[in-house]
Amino acid sequence: LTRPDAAPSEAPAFGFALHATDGTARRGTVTTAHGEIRTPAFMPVGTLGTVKCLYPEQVRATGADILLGNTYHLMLRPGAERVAGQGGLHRFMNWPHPILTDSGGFQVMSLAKLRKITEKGVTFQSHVDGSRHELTPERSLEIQGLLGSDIQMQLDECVALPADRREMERAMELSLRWAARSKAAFFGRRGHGLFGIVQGGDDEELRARSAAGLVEIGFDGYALGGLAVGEPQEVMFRVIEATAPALPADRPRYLMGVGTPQDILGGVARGIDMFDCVMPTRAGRHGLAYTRYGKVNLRNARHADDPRPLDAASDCPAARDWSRAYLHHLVRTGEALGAMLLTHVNVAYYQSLMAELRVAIETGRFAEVKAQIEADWARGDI
Ligand SMILES: CNc1nc2cc3nc(NC)[nH]c3cc2c(=O)[nH]1
Repeated sequence: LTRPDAAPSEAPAFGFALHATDGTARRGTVTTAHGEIRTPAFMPVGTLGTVKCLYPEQVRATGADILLGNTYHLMLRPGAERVAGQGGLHRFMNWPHPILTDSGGFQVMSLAKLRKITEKGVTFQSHVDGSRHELTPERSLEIQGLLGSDIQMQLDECVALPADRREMERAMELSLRWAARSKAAFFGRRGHGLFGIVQGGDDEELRARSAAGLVEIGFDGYALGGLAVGEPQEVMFRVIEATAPALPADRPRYLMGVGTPQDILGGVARGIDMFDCVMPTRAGRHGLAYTRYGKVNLRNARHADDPRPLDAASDCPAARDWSRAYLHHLVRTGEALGAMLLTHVNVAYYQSLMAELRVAIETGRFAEVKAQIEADWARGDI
């Protein structure tokens, strides 16, 4: 198979430019073969090659510059070689903008059966049909290359917290060895980047060793893994504060799997550039709306006769052009349009939050914008 969707030779080189800082908050741009990513950025999750319930153009219209695809899911269905045969994931899902794919390890541990981790990689049984598979640092990158993603992640091992130090140390050191193998195996087509993943649990010394090891190998960007795995928010923030300064300022920093709007605001304040989370899309399918004034559970009977839209000032039609009474009706009856509209509301809200933070950093008003956002959340939806 020729490499699908091999970026044309004139594709821009992968890069990151820092435009402004405000305290430890950063405003930048990541350049990839499929376009630019304005940071701080939120990546909607498109697990099986779709951001569930939304058309790609709707996702784009919310302001999203990049989507996330899951290697574990796509390697099982429809298969990496099949996606490559269709011209790669961008063509397959009709999303011509940047795509980041994860490396599969995290989802193997959370979804697959009979997982076995060895020095070589991880073997597992598919949660779909029980078929046996192996992921190694090399095979994970081969799959991500077949999918044609612009940003590829190393294979790593994430431990759930709390964990004892020996376990965190073992997984961090294995992940570092896999980082070196990933770097050696990465065929960096022009405009495509490889990110290393910092591990080390909630132990600052292990985190520092992991970050230093990755920087020595050298990556196009650095992710903070091993967080949003059940630890309290203050533990996550403490780990970010200990880790971010150990990473090069001229490379993107990606906090994996995060998070609530509050987590993201705190992450941006501490120097994180990229985020991904299933929350806005998953919550939308369960009747939960994210708005400027906090969460609104449209299953709640208090909305049954409320003619107001979720947010009359929103530029997202789903938040502006339908009543809460109607949304409540759709959610209660399980109508597909309910999931579609609330997913749209939530993805649009997350993107509007990122846009507001990008402007705040550019204009040196991050602290006051952060305070205003937090005050609006505290006011609650009335
Ligand atoms: C692909 N590797 C990788 N993915 C992750 C995804 C996550 N998603 C969450 N919370 C939803 N934490 C995560 C940690 C990792 C992690 O440590 N490594």
